[in-house]
Amino acid sequence: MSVSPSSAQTRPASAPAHEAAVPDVVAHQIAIEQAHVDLVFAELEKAGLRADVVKAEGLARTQFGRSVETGDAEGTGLFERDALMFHAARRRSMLDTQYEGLVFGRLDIDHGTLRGGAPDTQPTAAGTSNGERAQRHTASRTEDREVRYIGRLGVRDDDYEPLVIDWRAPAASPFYRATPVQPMGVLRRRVLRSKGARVIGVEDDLMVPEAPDDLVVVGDGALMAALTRSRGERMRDIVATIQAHQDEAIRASARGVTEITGGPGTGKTVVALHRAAYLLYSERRRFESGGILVVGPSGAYTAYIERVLPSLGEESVTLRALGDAVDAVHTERLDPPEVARAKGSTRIRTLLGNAARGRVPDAPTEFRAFVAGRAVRLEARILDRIRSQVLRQHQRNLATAAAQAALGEAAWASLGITGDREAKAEFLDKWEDHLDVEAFMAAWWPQVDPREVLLWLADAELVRRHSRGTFDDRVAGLLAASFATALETGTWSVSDVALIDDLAARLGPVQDAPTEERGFYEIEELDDLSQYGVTEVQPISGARETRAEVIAEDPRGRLLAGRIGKPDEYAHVLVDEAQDLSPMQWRMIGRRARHASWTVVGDAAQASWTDLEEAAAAREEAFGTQQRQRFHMDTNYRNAREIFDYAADVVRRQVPDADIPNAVRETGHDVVEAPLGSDVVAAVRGSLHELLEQVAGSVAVITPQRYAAELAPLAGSDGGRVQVVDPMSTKGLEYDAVVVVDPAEITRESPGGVRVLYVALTRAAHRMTVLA
Ligand SMILES: Nc1ncnc2c1ncn2[C@@H]1O[C@H](COP(=O)(O)OP(=O)(O)OP(=O)(O)O)[C@@H](O)[C@H]1O
Repeated sequence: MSVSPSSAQTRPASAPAHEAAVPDVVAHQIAIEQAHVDLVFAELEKAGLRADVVKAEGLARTQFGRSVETGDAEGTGLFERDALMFHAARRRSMLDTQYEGLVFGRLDIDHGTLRGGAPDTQPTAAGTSNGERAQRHTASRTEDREVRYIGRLGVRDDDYEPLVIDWRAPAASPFYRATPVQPMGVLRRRVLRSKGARVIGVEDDLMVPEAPDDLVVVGDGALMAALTRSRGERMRDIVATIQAHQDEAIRASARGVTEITGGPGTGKTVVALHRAAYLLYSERRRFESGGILVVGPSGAYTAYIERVLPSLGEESVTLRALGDAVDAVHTERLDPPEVARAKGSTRIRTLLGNAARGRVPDAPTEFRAFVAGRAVRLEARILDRIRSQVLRQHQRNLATAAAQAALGEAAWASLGITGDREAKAEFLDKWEDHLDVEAFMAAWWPQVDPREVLLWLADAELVRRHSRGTFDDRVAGLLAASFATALETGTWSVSDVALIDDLAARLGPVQDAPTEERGFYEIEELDDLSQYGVTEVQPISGARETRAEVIAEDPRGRLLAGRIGKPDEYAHVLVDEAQDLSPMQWRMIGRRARHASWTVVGDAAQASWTDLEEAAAAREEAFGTQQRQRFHMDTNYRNAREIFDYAADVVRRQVPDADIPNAVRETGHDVVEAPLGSDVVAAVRGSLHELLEQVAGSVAVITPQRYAAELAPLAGSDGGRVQVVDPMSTKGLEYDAVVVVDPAEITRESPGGVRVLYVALTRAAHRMTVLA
């Protein structure tokens, strides 16, 4: 698909845009829109007060939710919820100048005269009624003419007539779907640019060959204006310039699995995030209570996108990086490629299964005690058999009672007494609360934290034994060494998180000892924290604010801090950069999505996970038999055409079937190729100097590991505009300008090879220098 016909590029040649666009005319148009925006803000202030009253009265209006039937922000509760959201967002400066304003769009619709027939606004059932209401109030009509304003939320006046329609309502759909070929009754689509409550510009697209005399058309089109802007540290929403083909994916059915594919910069991420906001709007009851989870590759990615949903008025979505997917574990550390491959493959489940079912290190290998006056002795072989039997039917952490009962049976059997039921009953009765048995159970069958099992595997011999037939000795050694690294550094790796989750599912949640809580302490009980080896206390948001997570000083304590409960489940799971999930990570996300619908976003040509077939199988298993719908994006909105052509040439040579999009924007500035030379830092400094002059926003130095340490001091220079990053960490991100250091080395060092280089070469919006 090329640029959507709804974009500014397709302005009909006969449109009087340029002749009309003299400053006075623009100023007049701005004044017209300002008057409406003022009205909306005045109404919001009133609504905010009403909402505060509602809140004070303890009426949780969100409970009313927005169901399909009330899809147009119908009713007072919904409007007041929106007003509350708006005020909350404004308090946190979410709707600052980075974003298009609260009211960002206007449609001038002709319902009758245009083609002498009924309006072609294709409203849905809910949209029809909203459209009709909108005509009554937002319409300043000449005959069949209607003016409809579109905004981040629906706003109504005292009579509950709409002043602004929520962008997600069906009645707003022509704003995104109308094209000169299918105008849907729209004469003119206008995008309002605002700073806070002040309108500072308007950009029009005409949908008919000739503008009616009373319709002024100004501006050069909103899309190009948005794309040429400088990139900030955070992703912006695109609510004012969503293109028709993107809108289709955003508003697609909430059911089943929605796959969004496309090359770099095609808006997959931003579309998926708007889809999350749309789902919350269209089926609020289901998705707000069931929850939406957004999973991205890294902490840098979640930080980059974190403001998009709040800017759309949605705060209830959970964002998680793959290194944060399991509660209580937070990490960004990556394993070396070969270790990551072994840990990401489902083959590692053999090792995990054997370890989870195996003996707890240091557990007693023999039971001896006097019970009910009889000497009982159970040797290791019998203990092992009992353990295997119990674990065939139970999760270890939930099977203490079953294990103790099975041990009792075995103990009785070991005495060789037959037919004496009474004696057996007496024996088992004593067994149940015998102190020696209790002490033995505590050592033989302790509660096992899944993370402890991984730490057992720092023992190379144990890994070899448990993974015989799956991994050779060398890989077993590498795995053991990686867990030893965790023990030394006090940090897990990102791939470990999926292993911890797998083990947690096998072992079951750790049960509290009856008399004390594990891992948590009341702050007020700890007068002198340092005596407990504690350096930091972090409040845990959530159920009990008085509790604190205690961050231990020693590496082992840090690895085991906090507790891992049952994973939260969600009603919808959105996975970005899906091409990079390992099979084990698909299983991990799948555990949070057992009853969920999915939106899955990716581009195989950017993959860094090498065994695509195995990942595809795990992904299919996670999706189950749910129906699929697919959307393909093929317009690159990020990179200037010169930059993208360069990147596409590189990837095509080795990945002939790469999904290459079409870049829409030319800058006239080719990619600069310069020698790396012997002084890498000097070469990078020189390029940076030029780029910082040329662009207003962020500049990234993307470097292979080899030069990372020497280049690190450049990070944060020029008032924080410069970032120094490794190629993998740039996934999903973008910058105004980029210096790519030593592309050959990037290809060599990454398991994804040229695909990872392709990622690095497609991060720059406006300028790029390649040092080779
Ligand atoms: N309709 C639009 N209007 C304005 N900007 C847009 C539009 N669609 C996409 N963009 C911009 O294009 C850039 C790329 O979008 P995004 O990061 O979502 O692409 P992507 O397909 O996920 O890229 P990648 O696969 O390379 O990570 C972003 O700056 C985004 O805001």
